[in-house]
Amino acid sequence: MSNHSDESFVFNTKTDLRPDQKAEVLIQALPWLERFAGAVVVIKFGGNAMVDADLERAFAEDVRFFRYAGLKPVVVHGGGPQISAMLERLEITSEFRGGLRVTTPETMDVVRMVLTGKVQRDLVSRLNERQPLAVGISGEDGGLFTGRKRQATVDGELVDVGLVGDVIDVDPHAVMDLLDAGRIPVISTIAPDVDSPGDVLNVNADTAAAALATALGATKLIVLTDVEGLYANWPDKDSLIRQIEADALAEMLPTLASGMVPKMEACLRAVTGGVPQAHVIDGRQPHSLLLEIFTDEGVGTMVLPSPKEQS
Ligand SMILES: Nc1ncnc2c1ncn2[C@@H]1O[C@H](COP(=O)(O)OP(=O)(O)O)[C@@H](O)[C@H]1O
Ligand SMILES: CC(=O)N[C@@H](CCC(=O)OP(=O)(O)O)C(=O)O
Repeated sequence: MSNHSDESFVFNTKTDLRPDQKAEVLIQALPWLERFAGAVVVIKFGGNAMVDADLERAFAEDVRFFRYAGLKPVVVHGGGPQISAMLERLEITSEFRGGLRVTTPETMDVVRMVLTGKVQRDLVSRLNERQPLAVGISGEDGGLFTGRKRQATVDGELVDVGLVGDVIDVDPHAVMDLLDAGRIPVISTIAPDVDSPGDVLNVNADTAAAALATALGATKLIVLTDVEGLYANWPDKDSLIRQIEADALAEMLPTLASGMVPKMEACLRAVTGGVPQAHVIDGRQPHSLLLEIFTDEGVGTMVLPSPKEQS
């Protein structure tokens, strides 16, 4: 941490802070460094933060910071906007139903190419700018995910959305091997279809991140998005929820609009599956990840298990 001539160093030494204030900022991180040493943290990266180069750079710095601070970050990436852009370029029409992309075999080819061939590659390169720590894998690699076709819920009715899956099983060994080797795994959410060998399914990245966090026994799931967190009365900006327990969230889920549904379902699934904390934070704010882990205030919305699950 002594390379003060390095301009991309995460703490900008050219700020107006006095030395005692700089020391205060650094020392505030100590209890969190002690608490999270060795902790597996699953981070879902997607939304607006992913299509802005500066935000992506700040995200990569935070993840590398975690790694050097002794945490074990695992990145699960989305890429909905990038998939939509490629489908448009190829003049393939695509629609969402109940928050899930209707996925034909032709669309599935594009989803797989964009997620594992473009979005994951870009993220791995960004994370590896200084040290070759990141390794990209897909849910297809090493038996990581097993998927099964699922339907979407629209107006209370179940509807077919094609080759869209849910993760029904996770074999985390490939990810654990990478973590044991000091690597940063970067995961695309494609899953082999258990009922149709050779075929693959398109899995929503929030959903897959929750399944992986549970299987890894992660200390935290952190989902980055393009709002500050969960609002009780969206879009009333005064109604941001700082902390919510699983039971209250389960009650609130049916009232949420589509974008937030997979995210909050993912948080609920993680905390009821044994992950002690799940967070939805603002990916538009540079270094929001760092602030969530290493400051006393935290950011965004924190989801906790209900008391009965904690005991
Ligand atoms: N209760 C709510 N609290 C916060 N955001 C909400 C809520 N209900 C709906 N939303 C919408 O959900 C969006 C986030 O979902 P989405 O666009 O799918 O995110 P991402 O691209 O990060 O995966 C927000 O931008 C907001 O428009
Ligand atoms: C089934 C389904 O909808 N899959 C998503 C997978 C990518 C994703 O989840 O990306 P974001 O996290 O950026 O939204 C899709 O095709 O867009």
